[in-house]
Amino acid sequence: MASQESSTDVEALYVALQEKFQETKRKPLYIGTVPLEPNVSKLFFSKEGLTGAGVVDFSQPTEGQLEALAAACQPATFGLGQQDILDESYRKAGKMDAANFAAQFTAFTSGITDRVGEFLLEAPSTPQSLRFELYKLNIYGPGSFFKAHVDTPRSDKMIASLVIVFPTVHVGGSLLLRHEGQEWTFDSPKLVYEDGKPRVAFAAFYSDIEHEVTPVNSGYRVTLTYNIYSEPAVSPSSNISFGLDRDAPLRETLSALLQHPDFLPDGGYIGFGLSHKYPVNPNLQLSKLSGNLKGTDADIYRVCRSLSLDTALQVLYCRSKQQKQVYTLIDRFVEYRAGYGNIDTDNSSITVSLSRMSKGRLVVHQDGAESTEEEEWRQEEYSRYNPQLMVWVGRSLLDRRNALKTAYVAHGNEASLAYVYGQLCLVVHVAPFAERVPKAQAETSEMEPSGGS
Ligand SMILES: O=C(O)CCC(=O)C(=O)O
Ligand SMILES: [Fe+2]
Repeated sequence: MASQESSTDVEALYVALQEKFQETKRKPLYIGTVPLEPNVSKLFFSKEGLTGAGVVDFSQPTEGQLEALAAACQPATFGLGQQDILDESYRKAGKMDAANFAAQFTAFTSGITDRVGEFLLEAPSTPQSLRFELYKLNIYGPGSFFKAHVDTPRSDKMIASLVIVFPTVHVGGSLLLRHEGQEWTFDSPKLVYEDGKPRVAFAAFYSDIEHEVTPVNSGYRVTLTYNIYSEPAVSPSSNISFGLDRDAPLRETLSALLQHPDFLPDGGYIGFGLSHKYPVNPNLQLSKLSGNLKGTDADIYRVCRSLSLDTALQVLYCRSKQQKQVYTLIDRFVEYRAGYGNIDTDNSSITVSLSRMSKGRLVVHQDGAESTEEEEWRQEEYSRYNPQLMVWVGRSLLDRRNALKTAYVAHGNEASLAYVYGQLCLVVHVAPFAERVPKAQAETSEMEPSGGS
């Protein structure tokens, strides 16, 4: 029964890996406040097309100053695809472009960008540097709001947004943020007078975090928004390290699993579902993106690389929502057109022809659950292609948040339109047990006879 014992073991280690993966998830947002000093409390503005300047002094803003600012603004639009849309049932607020105002208080001089930078760069997948760009001023008067949305990335390099809220008395107008079933509140109306003195409240969050501004019931809420871009660092030493080994729990569990003889004994893959959304498109360079992973996703990448594992972003191609089909792993997004290979409407044959034309790897998902009769038949049918096993960690294998959907003409009894999904995920190639552990053991035993150096 020894083998049964050890297989329970490997199952427990696998469950532990899933748990550590969940536990080490980083918060995708950062909230704080800084005092507003009286020497930097003024905002100067002019109405588009006019020359006269107005002023709001946030150390003691008057109703009249705020009304004048609101009157100088235009209705705020929001991005939808490539367009800017005005729809006051979705977003009701005033906006002013950066060309028409100057604030004495900025995210740069107040230290906010430094603190947000520490948060975003705490543990990047590879060294990065950030660029903050002042985007707009917004004013939310009584009845204003912004319904749930994600910010439209202004380029592939945009990774996060920063909102700063000036101190003004208002009721309502909190920012709610949601990600993977969790919700956080940026209670800016309260934070701006937290200790009785005026403070500027700020929230930074990754671009794919859904957020909404609840209706303002009274008063005015004035904000500046910044877009945050990430680029590979020129000098790696510009990254901040906190000296905390935050990776340890995940690294140790993963390492224990790999050292277990019953874990993928003949080798295979571990796929990690990504927590964040990325700008997937057919031309995306996966190797470049791996340096730009956000928060938790960067953690996984770093942990796998620290164990010298063969780790890369890959695209998992699948045809339907069925769990136990044959998938294809490819190192890029591929263009798929009807007429390649011998395609029929069968669920898996498309992945077979995809793997042939693109030098992909056929994989089957090993989830421990019993197979249905149909699934067994399918496994039998595809065993001649020698697919490799893949275990999966994190967000569902069938999650489509980072997927590209391609239509193709399938030839069954009749030609019909079918779809194939290419989903971005982080993949670790696992060598057969005989190649992965004895190597480590050999290194130790070789050292033994020397009796310590
Ligand atoms: O004002 C806020 O708190 C958020 C504003 C926002 O979501 C946006 O401008 O896209
Ligand atoms: Fe937004």
